Amino acid sequence: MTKIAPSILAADFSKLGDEITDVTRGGADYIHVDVMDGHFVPNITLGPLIVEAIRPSTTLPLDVHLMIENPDTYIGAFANAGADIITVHQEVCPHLHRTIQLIKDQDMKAGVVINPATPVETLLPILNDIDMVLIMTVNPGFGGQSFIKSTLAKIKQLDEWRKEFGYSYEIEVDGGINTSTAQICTKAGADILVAGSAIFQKEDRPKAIQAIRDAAKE
Ligand SMILES: O=C(CO)[C@@H](O)[C@H](O)COP(=O)(O)O
Repeated sequence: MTKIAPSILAADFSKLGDEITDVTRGGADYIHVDVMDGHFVPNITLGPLIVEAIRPSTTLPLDVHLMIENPDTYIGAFANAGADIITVHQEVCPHLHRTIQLIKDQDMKAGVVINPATPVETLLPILNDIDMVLIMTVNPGFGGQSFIKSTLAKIKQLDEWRKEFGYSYEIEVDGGINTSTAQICTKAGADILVAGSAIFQKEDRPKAIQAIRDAAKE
């Protein structure tokens, strides 16, 4: 079954704990946490202190997406804060294999993210080492953007490689995911759908989660 990962970027930060409890009870599979540094992306969000603060609000895995330069410096802090999965951007990791090992050494799952303009072939050397590939379906930095259709070819390619070579990574997609775009992603091979506005901007979050899940399998 398709997994749903609500992105707390679109949640009400004045009551973040309650927002996370709401989507946890509402059937989410992961909680997606967007960490932005104002350098790699033109926005600043949150760090390990907030991850530590929200950790007691859910038993679901915290899927921490680092949109930051020099991620190696902060992997230990996010591990101590309670992260379960860390994804780093290929574009900022000159020693990507080493960064993946750093994440795994802290007993977390390791994922790699690519922006819409980054070729999927850049991931070929590390596909056997990772637990997740995150395909950005918008340019990272902000919620509420429109889905970029050209990213679908990368999802398909990753699914083909997984079948052909027996890789075990999950394919996650992020940006502009809603009831209209969910199915084209799962048809292409996506396992996990990240959604911010399509869940947190709705009054009834359990219904919003179910609507995306249903749309994905229709
Ligand atoms: O990482 C990001 C944006 O950089 C995403 O996780 C957004 O938070 C998704 O928001 P929606 O497009 O679903 O509103």
